[in-house]
Amino acid sequence: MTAASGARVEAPESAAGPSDPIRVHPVLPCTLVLVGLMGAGKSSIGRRLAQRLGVDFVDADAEIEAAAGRTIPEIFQELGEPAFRDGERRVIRRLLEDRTPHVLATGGGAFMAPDTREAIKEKGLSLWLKADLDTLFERVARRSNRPLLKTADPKETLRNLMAIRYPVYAEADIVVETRRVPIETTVEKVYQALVAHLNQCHLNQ
Ligand SMILES: Nc1ncnc2c1ncn2[C@@H]1O[C@H](COP(=O)(O)OP(=O)(O)OP(=O)(O)O)[C@@H](O)[C@H]1O
Ligand SMILES: O=C(O)C1=C[C@@H](O)[C@@H](O)[C@H](O)C1
Ligand SMILES: [Mg+2]
Repeated sequence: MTAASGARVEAPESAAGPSDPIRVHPVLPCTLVLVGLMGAGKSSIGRRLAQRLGVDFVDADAEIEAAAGRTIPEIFQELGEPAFRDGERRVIRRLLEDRTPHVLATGGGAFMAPDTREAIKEKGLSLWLKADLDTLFERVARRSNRPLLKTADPKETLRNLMAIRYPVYAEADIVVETRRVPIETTVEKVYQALVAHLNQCHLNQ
């Protein structure tokens, strides 16, 4: 989506004095949609970024779980991956159409579905959190809630997914490389990339 930029100036909560900080943050012209592989940080970065921008955070995976009344592993096991993908497509379209601009963390496979990708391009601003294989593997190894990685060699599975998905994730409007650094460092990097992008749109108008 073509973005118009603006800045919201927030007065401090207490009575403003000469030394009170004035916080200025960009106004999201549309929903910021985070894409990327499992472990890229869409959920953990997205939540913190939304707080910083003063907008809602929505996690598509959590919305699908709530709608299905099941966890993602249960959906995959009991209903199958096609049913999960169908729910994912519907949930993301609904969020893009019905909710005011917010930060939306998608599941790792969402941007791979052509119609979801089209909807995101039309109604949102997409940002790919790009990470290398070792960083991703280190992060996903901490939890076992990702059905696609329940394979004999999850690192090889991730490598294969990277080969298939990275050329598609590269269609995102903004790309931010994330490495093994503290989460807040990545949040700052994403925030700065977003501001630069919105300023660029503004200059091009
Ligand atoms: N710099 C960093 N950026 C992002 N995540 C980090 C960073 N450092 C550590 N982490 C950790 O890596 C994990 C990232 O997982 P997260 O669930 O946010 O990824 P995701 O992209 O939402 O994955 P999924 O597609 O499976 O939902 C979290 O446990 C987070 O605490
Ligand atoms: O990369 C994927 O296809 C997935 C990522 C997760 O966020 C979940 O959406 C689910 O486990 C599938
Ligand atoms: Mg997530």
